[in-house]
Parts: sequence; C-alpha cells; structure tokens
Amino acid sequence: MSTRIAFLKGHGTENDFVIVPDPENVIDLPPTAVAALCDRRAGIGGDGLLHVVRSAAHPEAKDMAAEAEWFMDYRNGDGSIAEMCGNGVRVFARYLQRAGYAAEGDLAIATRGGVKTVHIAKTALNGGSGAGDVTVGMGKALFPEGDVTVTVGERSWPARNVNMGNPHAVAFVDDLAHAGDLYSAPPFSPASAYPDGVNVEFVVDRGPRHVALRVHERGAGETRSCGTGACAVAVATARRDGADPAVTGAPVTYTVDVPGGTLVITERPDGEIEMTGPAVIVAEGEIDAEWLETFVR
Ligand SMILES: N[C@@H](CCC[C@H](N)C(=O)O)C(=O)O
Repeated sequence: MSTRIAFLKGHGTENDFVIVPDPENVIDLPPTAVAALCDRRAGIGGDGLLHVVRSAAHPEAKDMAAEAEWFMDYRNGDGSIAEMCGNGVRVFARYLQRAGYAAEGDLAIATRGGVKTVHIAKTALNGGSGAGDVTVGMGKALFPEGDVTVTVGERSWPARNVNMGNPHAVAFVDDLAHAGDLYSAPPFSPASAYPDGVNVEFVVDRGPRHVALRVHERGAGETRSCGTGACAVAVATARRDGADPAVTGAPVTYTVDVPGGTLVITERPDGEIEMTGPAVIVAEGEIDAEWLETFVR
C-alpha cells in the first residue's frame, strides 16, 4: 500500500488553498509538486498552497522561532514563492486552531514578510472549521516610486504601486468588466517596472469607504479574493480620498468587496493595517505520495 500525506482544503473569501501540514519540514515540495497539487483538474486545486512547518524546522524561519512557533511557507498555485498571503495567513491560523495547535485569541505566525499577529474570533459555533472571523495585523504599506500604466484592450489606467510585503498595482476603473479576462497578467508600462511580477487590482467605488475589486494574482491568475490586494486597495483608496490616517490622525476603515466575499480593512494613524474576514476549512484527506513523487524533480 502506498504512503499517504495528509492535506486539508480551505479558503478565505474563496481565495482557496491546499494545506499541507509538515511540522518537521520533511516533505519535498518543489514547484512542480506544488503546481500539481494546485491543479484544479489533475490535482486537488487551489490558488496557492500553505505548507505548515514549525519555524525552528525551516531555514527561512529559524530566526523567527522565538516569536512564532509556526511558519507559513506560502506558495502560489504555479509553484512560485511569494513573500506574503493575507488570506492564506488567516486560513493558516484556522488550520492551527482546528489541529489543536492554537486556541481562539491572539497568535503569532511567521511568514516571509515577517511575524504577523492573528486574532481568531470567539464564537459560539467555533469548532475549528470556520465559523467566525480571523483578523490579521498586516503591518504597514509602502508606496514605492514609479507608478505604472495598466492596459486592457483599448483602455489604459494609471496604477498606484503599493507594497504589502508583496507587490501590487492598483488601478481605479469605471467598471470591473473593463478588466477583461484576467487569466493572464495585464500588460503595464514601463514593462520593466516589476522584474519579479506583480499582483494587479482593478477597483470601483461602491459607496462611502466601500469599494469592490477584481484581481490578477501573480502566480495564480484571476482569483476570487486577495488579502494583500484588498489592503493595497484600501490604502490606495484612502490616499485618493484624502483620508490618509497619518495626515488626518484618525483610523480609516474600508469595506472591500471581492468576487468571493467581503473583507474589512482598517489603517491606523501609525500606518498599521488590520484585515478581517472569514477563514474556513472545508475538507481533509490524503495525498498519494507515489503520485506526488512523480512531480518531484
Ligand atoms: N492571495 C494572497 C496573495 C498571494 C501571493 C501573491 N499571488 C503574490 O505572488 O504576491 C493574499 O491573500 O494576499
């Protein structure tokens, strides 16, 4: 009988992830294996993969082990590595709760973007699968110089550079349909602006402090949500609206509708950003290790 590897499937506002618990970091997960697991037809399917490893057991996270027991080794669906995933870290926390590694309340999680503090809300139904929200302290946004122009078909828009640990280009549009088919990354100029790729958000207004987005995620295509993207959109919109908390001295909260649900983003005067939304585990099962091995090369 072939060996089995445990996995779970979860999502945060329909940004979905294959979760591979591997506390001692013994499972070989090269990009080819990650892409096979995230394949929606021939694999399990997901926008990305959450490799759950003890910080002390991962070379990239050892230095954070004193602060955070667990490291989110996040991979995009195509197998590439990303610095941070906002929905991923909330789903990661939900997994830790379900597995009995964490309780409701505050929890530190190591990521490539540094240690993030997550808060698992207490609810009457909270059995660890997904009732209730998870909030994450996302840190501060950076606004690198050199905004770009994004083009789809005949239309072009200026896009604001925002870095949430990972790169984002935020474009305000009149109609989300104008973003077209976001399977491929929309072209932008200058073409050299993002040597490591970029996540691109298209944004429309829905009401006061309320916007909606569609996103092309680097390494995944169009996804139903992007947490770092929603934060990038909230801070870019606050600057557009003259509501920069560092200037006004007051926190600002935006409701950000994504195709898969709603996220609530608050930026404080010190620049710290918090994001709240649902995080759900929907299934668990076993991967055939012999099948996975055929993708380890
Ligand atoms: N879905 C994520 C972002 C995942 C990483 C992104 N595709 C990148 O390559 O930067 C989120 O919720 O933030």
